[in-house]
Amino acid sequence: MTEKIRIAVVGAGISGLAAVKECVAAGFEVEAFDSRDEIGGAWAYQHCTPDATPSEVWSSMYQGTMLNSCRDTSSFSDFPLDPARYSDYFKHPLMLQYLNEYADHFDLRKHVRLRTKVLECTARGDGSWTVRIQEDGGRVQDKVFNAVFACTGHLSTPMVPEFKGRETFKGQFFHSHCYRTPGPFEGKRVAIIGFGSSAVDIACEIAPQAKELHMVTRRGGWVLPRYVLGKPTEAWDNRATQLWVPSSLSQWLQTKLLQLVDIPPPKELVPEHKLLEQNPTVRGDFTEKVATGLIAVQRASVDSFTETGLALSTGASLDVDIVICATGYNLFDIPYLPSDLVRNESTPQNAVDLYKLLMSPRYTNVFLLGFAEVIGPLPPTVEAQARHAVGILGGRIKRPSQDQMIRHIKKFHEFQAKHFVDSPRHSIATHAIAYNDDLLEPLGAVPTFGRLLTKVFTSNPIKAMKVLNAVWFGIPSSAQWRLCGEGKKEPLARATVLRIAAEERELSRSEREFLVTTT
Ligand SMILES: NC(=O)C1=CN([C@@H]2O[C@H](COP(=O)(O)OP(=O)(O)OC[C@H]3O[C@@H](n4cnc5c(N)ncnc54)[C@H](OP(=O)(O)O)[C@@H]3O)[C@@H](O)[C@H]2O)C=CC1
Ligand SMILES: CCCCCC(C)=O
Repeated sequence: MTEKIRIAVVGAGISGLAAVKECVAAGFEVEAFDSRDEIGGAWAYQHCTPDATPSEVWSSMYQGTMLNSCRDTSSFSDFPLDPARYSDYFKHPLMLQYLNEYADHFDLRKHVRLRTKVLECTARGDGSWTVRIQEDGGRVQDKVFNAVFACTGHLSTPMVPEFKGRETFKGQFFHSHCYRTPGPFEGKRVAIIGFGSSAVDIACEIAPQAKELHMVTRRGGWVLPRYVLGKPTEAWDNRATQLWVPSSLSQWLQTKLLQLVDIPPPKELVPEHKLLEQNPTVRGDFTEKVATGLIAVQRASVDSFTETGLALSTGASLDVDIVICATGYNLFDIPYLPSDLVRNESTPQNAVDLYKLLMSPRYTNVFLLGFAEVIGPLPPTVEAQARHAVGILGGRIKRPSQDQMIRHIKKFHEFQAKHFVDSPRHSIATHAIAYNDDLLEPLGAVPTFGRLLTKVFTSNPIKAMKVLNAVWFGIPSSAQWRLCGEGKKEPLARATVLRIAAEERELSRSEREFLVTTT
């Protein structure tokens, strides 16, 4: 009898749960470890105050966090979000609820060891790994696994730039990682450094109560609303526009559309880069708050801190009581993995040394899940990563040679240089549909035009045409990656794709029936 493949999964958030589920489905033996006492990872809200010690804060979720991607794109591919219970976009406690429902539906909890921290993973030379774990801060134990899935995300270690004179500032200074509610900022003069989703969200939350709210951005950027012409914004960026239309043309058209429906941003915000050359920032009320003067924007770098605030590269100075540093995270800090796994001395700046953002060419059988900034939601992407990794371990996908990986990585760096702003936060950036397709094509699981068209001639043609239309021209729902190939769940996926296209307000009867029978 052949021995089962044994997998260690580190983390039980979105990526970890998807990994456990795919490993179990492939017949692997899997043990997941999470240092917290509940599943959900970053989505399990943790209360803290701005003066908390950042290393003791594991979730950056603030009370007002709302999904940036919409319900119909953000579910796992075989576990649809019910419109009757989840609105188009929803707040973080519902995402945690969904993850719990996912864990229960696929019976994942029995594979997860909570309150168990992974201290170190060491390659054993034969492709297997020793995983050192610690239970409840006590007993330390070494366990051997055939492979490690690292699923701890990239939002744990706040990145605080070294600002000149920061120690001289007499006011309050903290990183957005420790922001939770707007209350403490009432009547205060606040400056926020950075222009990502955290900065823009926090600015919109604080601005109505603050005495002054300044944003300092060195590059400006695009801010998308959640809805465009009555539809979730992602409906305007479908499979056809992402794969068929040259990105320069689709982004030009999307920019025109945005300009048509939104208030024009002030010149301080207009960036040099195109709409989707940055990780999207989503906030519908931002431009209005800028236009009505609730938020003031400075296009500048921070030259230095002063006793009373900030001296900017434009020569202007800001006197404030509080500075919030919303400058993102150190993406490369994964303390339990070898320090040269993600990058080494020869890796170009603002890039990673990972094949398909998933595997190292220098370490075998370690897979990084959720280590991608896709223009789109994370759940379908981590699932595709898990399916690819499982495919490699199970022998269904040919393992690439080290040379092949290195060549692929080099090409990927060229792709990133062409399509994304050159900055640390874009070192793991990629395009969602093309990336997911690339991972799933070896399993035959990409809903290509040809595959879906074939169904028109081999099954109910009207239904098949509707599916084809929904997948290629409708909102890019995740069920599309369960229509074909290895791991397909066609009846459920078809029902989900059609229900979403019909904009039904609850799961269809077929979906509910298929969900009872599929795990
Ligand atoms: N609602 C949601 O779903 C939310 C999702 N998120 C996600 O969390 C992740 C982290 O987001 P966020 O915390 O905003 O971090 P990001 O890394 O996305 O953004 C960091 C910002 O700080 C700027 N910055 C970095 N270094 C400096 C510096 N030295 N001086 C000035 N500016 C600097 C960056 O500018 P530059 O571009 O020039 O490097 C960028 O504007 C993202 O994936 C985001 O999508 C965050 C909040 C809400
Ligand atoms: C205006 C349409 C832009 C769409 C871009 C995304 C990612 O949703």
